[in-house]
Amino acid sequence: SLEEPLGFDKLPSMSTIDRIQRFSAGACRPRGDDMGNCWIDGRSCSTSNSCDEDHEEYTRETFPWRRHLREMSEGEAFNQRAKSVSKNRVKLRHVCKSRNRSDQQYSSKCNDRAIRDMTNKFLKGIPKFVKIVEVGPRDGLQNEKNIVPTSVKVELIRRLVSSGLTVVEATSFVSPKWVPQLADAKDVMKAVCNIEDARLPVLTPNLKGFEAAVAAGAKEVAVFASASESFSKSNINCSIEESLVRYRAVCLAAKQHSVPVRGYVSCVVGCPVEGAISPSKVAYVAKELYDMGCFEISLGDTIGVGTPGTVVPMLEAVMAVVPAERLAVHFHDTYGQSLSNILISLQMGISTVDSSVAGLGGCPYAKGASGNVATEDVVYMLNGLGVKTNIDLAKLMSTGDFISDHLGRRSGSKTAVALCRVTTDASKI
Ligand SMILES: CC(C)(COP(=O)([O-])OP(=O)([O-])OC[C@H]1O[C@@H](n2cnc3c(N)ncnc32)[C@H](O)[C@@H]1OP(=O)([O-])[O-])[C@@H](O)C(=O)NCCC(=O)NCCSC(=O)C[C@@](C)(O)CC(=O)[O-]
Repeated sequence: SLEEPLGFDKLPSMSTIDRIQRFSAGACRPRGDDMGNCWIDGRSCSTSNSCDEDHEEYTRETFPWRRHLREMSEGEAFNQRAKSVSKNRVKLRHVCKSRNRSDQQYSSKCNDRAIRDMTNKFLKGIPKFVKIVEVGPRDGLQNEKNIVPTSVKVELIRRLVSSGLTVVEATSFVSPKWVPQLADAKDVMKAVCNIEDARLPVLTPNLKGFEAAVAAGAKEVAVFASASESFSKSNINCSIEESLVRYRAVCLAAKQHSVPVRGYVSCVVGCPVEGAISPSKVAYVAKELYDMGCFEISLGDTIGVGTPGTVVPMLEAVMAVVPAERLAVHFHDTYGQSLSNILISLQMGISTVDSSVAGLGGCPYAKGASGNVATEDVVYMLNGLGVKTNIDLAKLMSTGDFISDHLGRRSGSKTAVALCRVTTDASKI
């Protein structure tokens, strides 16, 4: 069983029990919000968070693997989980003892240095820390058939922040006629705007949305353009150029209010109407957004058709005009390509990744697009690569359970489903 992602470096020396324990290793917590001094005027803006190496020690936090506990009160459920987890660990320890011997044999035969060299060859250049921008409450819920109550959205945001996520896109100040699912943007923002330790950006398609967002307490906003003319029309009812004019006005107003603006480019690989999109178009829109003052440009594969074969040329074109440290990638997982696309993006120097808890999501104006890559799956992969995120996977999975329960369906995260199964099986041993 692979309860935790194995780093290459650990492979030869780790026993099975080490691996199981490592899954629950305490997540590294952020030291604080480093966006405080980052505005849209182009001043240097660290898009990553600090990471305290000392926090790597094992913690006794528990995991959401016993779904039937949900009916209990939070306190009862917590105690029950704590008991069952420690029982499972004892059982697993017993079962794994015999396996340790073969692991050790394997370890002694391995040439650690050769493995390290190989690892460096393939994983060289991957950042030590990746900032995850959680988009579940916005991108995730904007496409839900049934409207999610405001209180559930607020609780979702709170839980995401307490999982260690320092950027959580909270909602959109768009026309409620276009996106009725987020018509409660004002109420959501009012309820969460005082949450500390996290930035809570909101989408604003025009000045009207910007003003409403700021009035409701938003301290960071995002504008969203497209590299596809057709998608721009269907998503925001204007051409690409018209959208850029609107966004310049938003950036100007934001600068006056010292509000940082993030910029999205949608359809960076393909469009549901136009098909393939040329990298130069993406680079053009990304550069326009960057030049108007967006501190970070998120490149969205809105319909999830990208593969490393198309993502690499697109990133190359964009990175020729916008520095890699100001770029983020935003993959939808329609064809199951997100993790490979993220990996290649990291190898190319990107260190900010958008994702959505439980793989929620989809764009109402991009037919057939599935949810974003699940945050749990991204964190699992990054843990395996030894890349810090400051996110507590167990708490994140519990948050994924919370929203999946509410929506009445299974989590879209393979990691969440697999880890739940592994631990449930373990309890039967
Ligand atoms: C942009 C508009 C507003 C243009 O919509 P429009 O109909 O062209 O706008 P309008 O200026 O003619 O106004 C029409 C009505 O909307 C109102 N209105 C106008 N603006 C606002 C506002 N900000 N907030 C609230 N109301 C607004 C306005 O007041 C008016 O109300 P009425 O007089 O009819 O009662 C509309 O098309 C819209 O809201 N679109 C948003 C669509 C959306 O949110 N799509 C999902 C975003 S996901 C995405 O883009 C991809 C991304 C970012 O996730 C990355 C990826 O996955 O690749």
